[in-house]
Amino acid sequence: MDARQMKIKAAEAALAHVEDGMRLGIGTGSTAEEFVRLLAEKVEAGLSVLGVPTSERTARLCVELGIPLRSLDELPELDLTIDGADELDARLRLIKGGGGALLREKIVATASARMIVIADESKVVDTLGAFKLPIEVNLFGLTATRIAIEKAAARCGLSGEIALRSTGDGAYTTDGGHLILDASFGRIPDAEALSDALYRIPGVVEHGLFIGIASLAVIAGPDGARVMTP
Ligand SMILES: O=C[C@H](O)[C@H](O)[C@H](O)COP(=O)(O)O
Repeated sequence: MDARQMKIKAAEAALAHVEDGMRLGIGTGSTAEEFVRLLAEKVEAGLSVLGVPTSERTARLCVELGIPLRSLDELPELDLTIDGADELDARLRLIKGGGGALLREKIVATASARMIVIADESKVVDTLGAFKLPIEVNLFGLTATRIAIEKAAARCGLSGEIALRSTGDGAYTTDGGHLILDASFGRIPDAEALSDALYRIPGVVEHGLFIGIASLAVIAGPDGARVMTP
């Protein structure tokens, strides 16, 4: 089974949790897109759901495939969000935001009664942090915010390069019009402490540590899919 087939396997298993009439948060990224394609087939066959997309990119794919969408303001309470992750540990703490959608993803997942993570085995780690931590920041005071992040990380015993995400042509801008700093802190033994410290920095809009949000993960490996709970 190749990487794409594993993503499809995880998405298929998550689709079994989707029921008629649900208000669904729909994630972003290559794994979430496999879920969108499978969901669209169900919708075409008669399943009735309303989706709230976590990015413009996901919204475009849903529209293209005929999945009915609403804004989060129209549907502020959701039944279920299904989304990918860049890393997850045994307690279902996640790093997200590799695709830049972390802010909307966290808002949508938090507005949902349940969040199911779909991923392949390569995303499961003992300790979060091999993947660079995305931190969404306001453009104003970028350097001051970066310094504040360095100091906050140091208080948590962490250090490493903090790089402005670039498109090649310039700085990467999120759907919300913010920038992303990718922090190479390495292993993060106390994700809660780092999360709290980052939230105290005014220029930090959001960060990619999702703690206490996911309720279930469907992890696909070469031999099929398994379920993880916190
Ligand atoms: O911002 C992007 C999201 O957090 C994605 O869910 C995450 O990057 C995983 O993406 P993929 O399924 O493509 O590995």
